[in-house]
Amino acid sequence: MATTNKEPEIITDKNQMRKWSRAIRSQGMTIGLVPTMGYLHEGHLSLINESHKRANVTVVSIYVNPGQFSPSEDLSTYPSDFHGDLLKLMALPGGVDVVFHPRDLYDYKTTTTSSNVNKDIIDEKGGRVVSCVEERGAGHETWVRVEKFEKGLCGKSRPVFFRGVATVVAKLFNIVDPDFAFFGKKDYQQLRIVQRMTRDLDFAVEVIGSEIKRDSDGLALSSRNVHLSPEEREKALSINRSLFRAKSTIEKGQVNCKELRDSVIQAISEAGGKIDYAEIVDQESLEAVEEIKSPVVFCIAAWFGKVRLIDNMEINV
Ligand SMILES: Nc1ncnc2c1ncn2[C@@H]1O[C@H](COP(=O)(O)OP(=O)(O)OP(=O)(O)O)[C@@H](O)[C@H]1O
Ligand SMILES: CC(C)(CO)[C@@H](O)C(=O)[O-]
Ligand code: BAL
Repeated sequence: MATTNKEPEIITDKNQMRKWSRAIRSQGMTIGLVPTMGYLHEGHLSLINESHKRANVTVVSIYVNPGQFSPSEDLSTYPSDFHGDLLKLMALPGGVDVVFHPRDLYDYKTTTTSSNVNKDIIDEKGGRVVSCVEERGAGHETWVRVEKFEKGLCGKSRPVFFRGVATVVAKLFNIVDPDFAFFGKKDYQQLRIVQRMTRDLDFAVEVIGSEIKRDSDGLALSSRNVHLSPEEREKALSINRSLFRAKSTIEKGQVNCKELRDSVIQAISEAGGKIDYAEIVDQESLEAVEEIKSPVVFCIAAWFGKVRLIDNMEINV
């Protein structure tokens, strides 16, 4: 277990990463992996702390995955600050052992290119959708899809998103070969998708979900928060406030999901947010429920200006 502040080893090459993992494993040590897209905040650091509790060594990956962005999304403006991330990791008690920072996980060092447009992915308007990987013609053709879980919630407005997440997480699992992997519950659907993929494809990895970290005013920490103006940030508080209100209404006996959703949609819209979805779903199956009888999660995605935020609240009745 890491105990002192230390400078992590930075590995950019996947073969070197694999070599490092094999050497660690041959010494009988366990590996915890925290996959991130960088621009680290306390939410990420809490996942690292969870890894310290369980694993002998911790690897943080920092990689903004083009496979989960469609060309119309915010890949080019996704915030990054690799140097700042390293400073945060070094200031963290226990630090991390390795930062895996690959340049391009879809570069196979071949000259083969292909226009492998995946014709299966159709967006809500009936248009064909590709990710930034296919747009670059990188020749990558293999995608992991968790078919039911990827459809609802974020999958509706981001049709290539979960296919890209499942694929890059599978790649990271194959390269890093961790015993444990840590994901935040802020990205609830993502967590369930990774857990299902891990089960279905027999990865020998224990996938652990970690609680949502919030700012002192309740806003869920997110790298994209940096793009909010102060006014937009204030408006965005309507998300967490309405979720907390819904939770207490449910605890007082409200079970009707339509009424709960309507009131949250109204509060966020009145604050100036544009709702993408507000759904109450079963915690395990992610299927929408009409009446609350078992553990649910209330999931929200909404736009404030150009920033799309997500948040959710588990409600255990
Ligand atoms: N507030 C948070 N609390 C706990 N975990 C979090 C939080 N925010 C992100 N994570 C987790 O950190 C991991 C890496 O997420 P990522 O790097 O995409 O950061 P992010 O803040 O979610 O970015 P964004 O929301 O802008 O996409 C994911 O497992 C994610 O769920
Ligand atoms: C899991 C992940 C690192 C895959 O790119 C990303 O979706 C994220 O940061 O949540
Ligand atoms: N944390 C989710 C990564 C994304 O929005 O692409």
